[in-house]
Amino acid sequence: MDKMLIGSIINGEERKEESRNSMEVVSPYNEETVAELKLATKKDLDDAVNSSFDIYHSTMKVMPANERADILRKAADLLEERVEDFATIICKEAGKPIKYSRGEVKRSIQVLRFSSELAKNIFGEVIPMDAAVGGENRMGLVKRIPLGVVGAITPFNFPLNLSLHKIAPALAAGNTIVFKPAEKTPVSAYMFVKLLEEAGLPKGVINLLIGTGEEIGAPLVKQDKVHKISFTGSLNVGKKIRETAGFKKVTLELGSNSPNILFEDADLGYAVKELVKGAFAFSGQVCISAQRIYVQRNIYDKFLEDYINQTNALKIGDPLNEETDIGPMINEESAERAKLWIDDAVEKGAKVEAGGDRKGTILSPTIMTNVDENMKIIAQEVFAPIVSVIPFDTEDEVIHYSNNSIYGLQAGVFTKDIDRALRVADKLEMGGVWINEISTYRQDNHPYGGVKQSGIGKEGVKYAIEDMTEMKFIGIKLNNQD
Ligand SMILES: NC(=O)c1ccc[n+]([C@@H]2O[C@H](COP(=O)([O-])OP(=O)(O)OC[C@H]3O[C@@H](n4cnc5c(N)ncnc54)[C@H](O)[C@@H]3O)[C@@H](O)[C@H]2O)c1
Ligand SMILES: O=C[C@H](O)CS(=O)(=O)O
Repeated sequence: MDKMLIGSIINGEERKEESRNSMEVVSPYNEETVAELKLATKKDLDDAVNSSFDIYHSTMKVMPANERADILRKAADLLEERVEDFATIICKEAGKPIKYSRGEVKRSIQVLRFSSELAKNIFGEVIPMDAAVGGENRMGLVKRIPLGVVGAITPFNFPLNLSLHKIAPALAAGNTIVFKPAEKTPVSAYMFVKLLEEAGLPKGVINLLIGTGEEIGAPLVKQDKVHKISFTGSLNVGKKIRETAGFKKVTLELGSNSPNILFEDADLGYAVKELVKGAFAFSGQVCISAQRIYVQRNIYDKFLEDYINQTNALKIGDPLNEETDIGPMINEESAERAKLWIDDAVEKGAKVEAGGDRKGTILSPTIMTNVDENMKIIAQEVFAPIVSVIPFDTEDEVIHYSNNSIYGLQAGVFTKDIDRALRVADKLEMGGVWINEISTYRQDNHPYGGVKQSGIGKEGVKYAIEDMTEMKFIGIKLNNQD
């Protein structure tokens, strides 16, 4: 395959001179070089921020909503024509099986369409002033205005869709963007920035910086002309961003160790099938992956037997193969770290029921039992194809186990008893709870974001737009009243 050469794009110009420092994007499956990156410098960062700041004032702040909507719609149409190109590149750069890569591109198209529609529906309100003493003959308007420059920093695991969850609402709301994708998987993001220009986005509305978190991400967070940082990634980096962002608005979409709860009346066949996907899709490198499965004791043995059988039937191999369910993890270091966590749990008394082997970047889908809350595979985010199956007796007990975590992003609850389902959903300390659906399911238009150390703020197009606008109050005293 011809290697792509990629640089930062600032004010429409790509910066990829030979003299720059470089990095390679390598397929985690076969080490084939996917792209050579020419890295951004401190000057590029300053230029990108200044460009986004100036273009906000000259262009984006005054661009009518219908024009913003047209650009987003055109981008969706172009992306729809190129699903295979984008899916193939995600598959190569991230090692994500092609069927899941295609799914990511299709969701990205929806994110653009939702954003296009909502760009024309950003409403303020009129406040009745006569409700307060002395308010007569006055009127209050609340307008929603863009923030200015949004700094978007994104992770490797959904390199296109999670970038679009920031870029598309930011544009819908009338902001400009400085965008730093993950250095492990920046190729689909780069292709998308180019596509936006084809869709009619003026130069400099989005400036792309290709670089590492330390060299470009961290200083971007400190830039005074950036008004908001929208970050998706790990808890450790999220904490640093929170500490260094100063007065900027910050959205943090971080990790989790999502619980899924099966009560005795759950549809077992359905739950087994869905939870195999829920734990192992993209090798568990999904922030809402099913990491802990709590099963009521009288259906535990049956669940475990079926779950092991279906997990062992998953096809492991080349992510470009249509049949592949499990490809590589993002790199060998991640697979090795995950394997060490399995070994650590086994030393503490856990049992491996399926998988547990590592070959290079591929960790076989692993089911653990006999686990406890002090093991890393329970207490921390595994972000790997490792799931623990744990028996429980009572509703109170399983709510306690589920909530006993620093995280709280999404959970799944399986039962036919709607009263119980809603009662449990209310008691779970989570940003979102699905009933009769796996924790791993997300649609792109519902509010999405965690409580506790899973994050701050919400995405999901409408909610991201809210977070990417400011309320501005304008009061009027009317003098022509009787
Ligand atoms: N809640 C969500 O919506 C969500 C979605 C996807 C992934 N995640 C989380 O992301 C993590 C996996 O992704 P990752 O490994 O790419 O995460 P990561 O935190 O290592 O990197 C994410 C981004 O932050 C940048 N970065 C690194 N250090 C930085 C710093 N000091 N300042 C600013 N930016 C910096 C990286 O270059 C990258 O672009 C997991 O923890 C997962 O749960 C959360
Ligand atoms: O990795 C976590 C993501 O939020 C999953 S999804 O892209 O939103 O489905």
